Amino acid sequence: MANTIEIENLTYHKNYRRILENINLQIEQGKTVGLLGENGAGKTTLMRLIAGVAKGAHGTVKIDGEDQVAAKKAEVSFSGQLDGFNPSMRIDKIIRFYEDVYSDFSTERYNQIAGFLQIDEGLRLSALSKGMKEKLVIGLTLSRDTKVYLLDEPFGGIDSMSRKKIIQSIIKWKASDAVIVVSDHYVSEIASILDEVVIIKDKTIYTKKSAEEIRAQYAEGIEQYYESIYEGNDMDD
Ligand SMILES: Nc1ncnc2c1ncn2[C@@H]1O[C@H](COP(=O)(O)OP(=O)(O)OP(=O)(O)O)[C@@H](O)[C@H]1O
Repeated sequence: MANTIEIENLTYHKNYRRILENINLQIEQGKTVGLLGENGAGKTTLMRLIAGVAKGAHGTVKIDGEDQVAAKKAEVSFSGQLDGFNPSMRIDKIIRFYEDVYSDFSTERYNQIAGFLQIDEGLRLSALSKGMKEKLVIGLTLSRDTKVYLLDEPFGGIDSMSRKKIIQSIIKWKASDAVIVVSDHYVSEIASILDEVVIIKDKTIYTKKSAEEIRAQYAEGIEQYYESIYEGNDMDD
């Protein structure tokens, strides 16, 4: 199967600090990947580099064989893109903005997801609760037609029913050949939908393993594996 994401020898500094070092990572077409790591590990930075939002790194990030920024922007739908919106903006205006800027944005798909997640379009961004905002981010991100979807900590501070709904929407609206990368610092929410687990530690990719392999090796699954790495009891060591 072809690699949709190919990262080679990627190193990134910010304000003279090394944030990520010598990242090498290949993600095959169609995979759902958990990008795990503690606070400050570099998950958001890696997603920004994959999406072509952060610049100035050494090394290459290719999406479907292309390493031009324009190709990345066209083929990567990144949840962090909502960060730039003015809080006083109404949701319906943000949706119009997505329709104008992204030719691959499907209003029909957005309406389906918004109905499923019960997103209210009449409100301003600043009036949304944390959970409502996460749902909006998911709706907008999944409504583009791209090869890669990057969801940066989509479960931050939201209730368990909403988490379940978000996971259902990821399963329901993921195209079979698309790659989805979901980042988090803990894993219990998303473990069941993952094909692969990538862990960032000490500024680099500490490990990449198939979820199946982890489940075969660890009785309590991905959560136990992840914790063992941070506690230093990885069975591979
Ligand atoms: N604009 C910036 N300037 C300087 N340092 C930065 C900047 N953005 C991020 N960093 C640093 O880069 C490192 C990685 O941050 P990043 O946000 O990518 O981590 P993360 O794994 O997403 O963390 P979290 O789980 O807390 O969201 C951190 O040490 C952070 O302090």
